[in-house]
Amino acid sequence: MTSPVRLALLGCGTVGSEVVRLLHEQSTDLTARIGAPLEIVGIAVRRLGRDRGALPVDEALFTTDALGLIKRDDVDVVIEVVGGIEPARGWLVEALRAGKSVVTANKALLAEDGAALHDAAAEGRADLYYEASVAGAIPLLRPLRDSLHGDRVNRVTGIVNGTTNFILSAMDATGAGFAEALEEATELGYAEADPTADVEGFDAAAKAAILASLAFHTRITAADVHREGITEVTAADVASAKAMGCTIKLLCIAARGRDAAGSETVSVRVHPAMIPLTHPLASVGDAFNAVFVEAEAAGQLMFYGRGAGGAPTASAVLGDVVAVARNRLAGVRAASESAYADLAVRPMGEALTRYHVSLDVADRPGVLASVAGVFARHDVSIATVRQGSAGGGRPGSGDDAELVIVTHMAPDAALAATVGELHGLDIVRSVTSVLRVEGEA
Ligand SMILES: NC(=O)C1=CN([C@@H]2O[C@H](COP(=O)(O)OP(=O)(O)OC[C@H]3O[C@@H](n4cnc5c(N)ncnc54)[C@H](OP(=O)(O)O)[C@@H]3O)[C@@H](O)[C@H]2O)C=CC1
Ligand SMILES: N[C@@H](CC=O)C(=O)O
Repeated sequence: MTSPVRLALLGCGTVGSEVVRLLHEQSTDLTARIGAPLEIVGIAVRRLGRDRGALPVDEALFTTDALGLIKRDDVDVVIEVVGGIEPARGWLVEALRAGKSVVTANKALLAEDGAALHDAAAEGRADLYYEASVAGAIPLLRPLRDSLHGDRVNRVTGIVNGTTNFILSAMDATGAGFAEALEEATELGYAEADPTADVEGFDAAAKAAILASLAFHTRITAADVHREGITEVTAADVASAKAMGCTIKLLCIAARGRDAAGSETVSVRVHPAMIPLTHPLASVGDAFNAVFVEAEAAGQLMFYGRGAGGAPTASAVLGDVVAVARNRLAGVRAASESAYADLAVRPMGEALTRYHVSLDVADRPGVLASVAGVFARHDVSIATVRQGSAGGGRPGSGDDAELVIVTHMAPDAALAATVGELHGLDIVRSVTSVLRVEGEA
């Protein structure tokens, strides 16, 4: 019998405990697939003696000394499902430099300082796999890294955060406000006790950085990603989107472009956007994720599935464990990622989109002309205007009216300047919302 591939598991929470369960349940099949058994030799956690359900593992394997575990001679593969930047970065750099294969789900670390991990992997000639870091169970990173390697990816558009997709889908289905939908997401266990990373877009921005780096063979960090969350999306925005035949999604968009000198650039952004119901991402509901990839020769590809949760994420972790275990037995490591392109990041101000702008204005003659004049001054062309009564006032009386303006494509900076000037107009009582509109209606 071939000697076992020995695993150190760092973290035994939502994902880690499912990794333990799957390793146990699938052990016979995994051994047959790899050609050697997998053996957990230690599990690092923050607190010992915590109730972890009926985990099929010896209690004596648990330790709070993660670094000590990593350094042991009998560890071949380190699986990191703890999360956060430190101490995870130090652990993984140590493991990779020592030639140990690493499998991680840590998107925050990869997006903040993936370069440190890749450099350590090259130094130690070790494997670094991280399929679970983006879109949970969905096989996405390896298709980008391997299957699409002969093609040129031009754009990636995705819904990569399950919690926010659940919230926006609930707002769309029931007309609920953001706070109410967040409460439901928390009750169902989708949102964490502190949902900031999800609802403010940090989680999606980290995933966008990882996707853009792989798709365009360049190094993008979370700091390069323009980020907006969904906390400002209102029930009125959702209703307005419906009236336009659209729905609102938190999108991650990474695209190639060119600067004024003709040099290739990349733009990466995460923000809520209205998309037409005919768009492939519009029907992605609940806590599901989906990523739409546009490549030169392959055309349009769509990846869909469960992007969060213990078991789906553990499935992706296990897939990576099998790959690195096979590599070790064959005495090879995966080819290094090709981050040769060094593309400049295009400023958000140059991003071109359409906009949906809602205004609460005084309902009196000339208001439309004044508002339209502001858009014209900033070279933002108006596509449609809809006027309704905001407070039940009499038309033409000077009471409040609601104006909803949808623009043609315009640069983000021009729209920001337009909104800035609208705020200062005395007939504009408030700019109630500004949302981007993506995809052709
Ligand atoms: N949950 C999900 O749906 C998904 C998660 N991920 C990523 O997977 C990783 C893990 O997430 P998740 O399982 O949800 O997180 P949890 O918070 O459920 O689990 C974290 C685990 O790490 C342990 N831990 C924390 N700090 C330390 C430390 N200093 N030393 C040793 N162990 C420590 C905790 O120990 P203790 O049990 O003692 O508290 C716990 O077992 C993260 O990077 C996350 O972003 C990726 C995709 C989806
Ligand atoms: N909090 C994340 C979990 C997976 O990455 C989400 O909601 O998608």
